[in-house]
Formats: sequence, C-alpha cells, structure tokens
Amino acid sequence: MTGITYEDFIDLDYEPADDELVCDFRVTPASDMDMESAGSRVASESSNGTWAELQVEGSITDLSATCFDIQGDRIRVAYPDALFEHGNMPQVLSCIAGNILGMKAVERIRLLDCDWPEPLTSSFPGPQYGTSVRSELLDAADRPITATVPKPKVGLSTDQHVQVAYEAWTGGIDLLKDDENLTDQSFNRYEDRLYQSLERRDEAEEETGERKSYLVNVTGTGDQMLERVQMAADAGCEFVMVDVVTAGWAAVQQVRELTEEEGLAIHAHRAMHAAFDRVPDHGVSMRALAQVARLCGVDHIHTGTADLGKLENEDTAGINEWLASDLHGLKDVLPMASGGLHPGLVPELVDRIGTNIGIQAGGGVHGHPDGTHAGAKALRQSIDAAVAGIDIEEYADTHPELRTALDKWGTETPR
Ligand SMILES: O=C(O)[C@H](O)COP(=O)(O)O
Ligand SMILES: [Mg+2]
Repeated sequence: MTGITYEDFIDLDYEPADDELVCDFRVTPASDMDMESAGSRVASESSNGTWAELQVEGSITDLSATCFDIQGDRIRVAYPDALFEHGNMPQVLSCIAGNILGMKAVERIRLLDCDWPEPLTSSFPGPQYGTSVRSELLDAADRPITATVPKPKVGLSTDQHVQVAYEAWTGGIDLLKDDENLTDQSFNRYEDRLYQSLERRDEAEEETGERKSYLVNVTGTGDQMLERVQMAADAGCEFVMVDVVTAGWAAVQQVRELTEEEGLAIHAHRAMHAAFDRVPDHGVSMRALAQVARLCGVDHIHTGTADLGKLENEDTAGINEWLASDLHGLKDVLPMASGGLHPGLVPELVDRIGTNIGIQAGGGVHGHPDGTHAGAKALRQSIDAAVAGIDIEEYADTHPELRTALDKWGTETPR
C-alpha cells in the first residue's frame, strides 16, 4: 500500500507531456495556506486526490494532475490525457472547473486559460462553419455580418415579430435573432414564428438580392431542443441559436451532432456567463468558456463589445484572437458583438476588434426614431462606412437614417 497525499500533486520541476491539458489558474489561497499548499490541493481535488491520505494498491499517478508552475498568484496545472473521457465536455469540466471552485483551501480561484492538447481537442467536433458562414450561408464577404433582435425581447406576437424581422432584413440586416428568453411561449409559438419568419425571409431575399437567415432560439430540454433543431432544418433555416450556458454543454453537444447531419450553423448566446466570469478573481473566465464552446462546435459566440456596450466585458479582443487562432485543425468561430450597441459605436468597435465579427443591435435598431426599417439601414450604413474607412459623420451627410441615429445616440456608450 502507498499513501497518497497533497505533496504527490506538486512538482515544480515537472514538464508537461504534449498530450496533457494545461490549465492556468489565478489563486488566492485561504489565509492559513501558502501557494504551494493551495496549488497541490487544486491539482489533487481536480484529478484523483481528496483531503485524506489515501491508501491504494499500486500507483494511481497516471491519472494525477501536477501543479508544475507557481508565479505570484498564478499556478499552472497539467492534466494527463487518460483522466478525461474524450468528447465528453461535462466530464472535462467536472475535473478542471469542478469542486476546486468551492474548496476551502482557496479563498478565490479562477480558471483563466487552457492549452488544449491535440488528442483531447480532436475528440470534439469543433464548428461546422465558423467564420465561413459569411460567404457560405450569407453574402457578407469581408464586412462584419449584422444581426438584430426584435424588442421588446418578449411579448411581441408572432405577427409583430415577423413584421419587425421583414423590416430589419430589408433594411440591410443579415440575421434576425430571437432573444435569449424567447423560445415557445403562449404569445409567440416557436413553430408559428419559425415558419412565418422564413416566409418573410424569402420575400426579403427576393427584394434585396442578398441572402438572409434566422437565428431561431431552440433552447429547451434535450428532446425539445432536438425537435426544434429538426423543425428548423426541415423548414429550410440555416442557423439555430442556443443559450449555451443555461442549456449546458451536454445539450450543446447533442445539438451539434444533429446540426452536422442537417448542415445548420449554431449561434451561441452566452446568457448567464457572468455568473462564472464577472468577479475577476473567481470562477471561469469568458476566455475558457469560449474555448469550451469552440470545442463543442458553435459557429458564432457572443464575446462582448470591447467595453463599448451596456454589458461588462472581459478582454473581447484577446478572446476573439483566440477564436481565430489555430487549434489542431478545428475551425474558427465568428465572435458576435452585442449588448447596447448602436450605429454611432460601430466605427470605434471595428477599430478595437476588426471586421471579422458579427455586429448585433436590438435597441440600437428598433429604438431608431423612424422605426425598425430606418434603424436597420442606419446600422448597415455605419458598418459600410467603417469598412470603407469613411468618417461616420461625413457618411451621415448623404445617409439620412444614419444622421438621425447619430443625432439621437451620438457616440455614447449606454448603460
Ligand atoms: O441578446 C442580445 O444580444 C441582446 O438582446 C442585445 O440587445 P441590445 O442590442 O438591445 O442591447
Ligand atoms: Mg438579448
């Protein structure tokens, strides 16, 4: 029998193997702990140790994580590939972002970043389209794609919803998006909304000569979601939207399997992410959540507005860069900027995070003094100006809808 203690989970001379998952944590140890004691407990609890000294037959170190680096309040932990069930994101997260978040040995702990090794990464499908949605499913070429969400976010009847959709599409918007809390309520049934929206979409495509699509919110329980995805596919929709955090990664993985068969892209809304990432020294960073989403296979994900909108953001530019980076052959993900955007903010947004993005505005379209159609035109005009490098004020001289939007909102960030 061998006794296994915390000390078995720390080795500052250790060099991780290529197939190990390396996680970067920020740690505030409990008041009676130093970083080494805390780091060894993090590695232990997130792999195969516990608080008590264990007596085991033979060696179990094949599955043990190792805290191999401590720099100030940062630690790095290496996890052996055999610890993980390949292709099972809930299981992976139950290791690296499980009990350790509530462990008394740390006052605070945040999973900041992961370096995903090839074997584990390749066990996930990744996105089906990624940024290629711009040309494969839409006609956006190199400009940011545009989306809008009817407001009020819930309460519009199906007839009202599809009328708003039509006005937005014909005003220059590519994607009509359901809001995160609109699914299949009595005032606006999923099935009716889906079919009627796509009928109006076809009209808008004919009128504008541009491809348009609909981010229909399929979020629900497992079977419900799959039924809704199937319905969207059968109706000729190109996208589905999933509230990935509230629905959970198992549901996202199930949806991803079906979208592979049906050729649908997945738009990931991140409602509830802030429960994990808003407190800076605790939880799971948005960067790590975005990584998980990419592995699970979403094509778009909301990553914030680089501090320009109504919501708190964490490193939008850095996360977007990661989503575009090489990841053992997995496709990239198109980052969506959303939350409090309006036309006056677009040039600065593009300046901060570039054009390889989606720009989504709800209030910033439907709050236009002349209504949704004018609001959609103003948003598209602001994007066209930003992409062409034309000053937005100058562009507004010949684009009245943009002028009205600028007169109303200026370039202020809303709250
Ligand atoms: O789901 C979203 O992204 C939000 O509803 C955006 O709405 P807003 O543009 O009005 O902030
Ligand atoms: Mg919303």
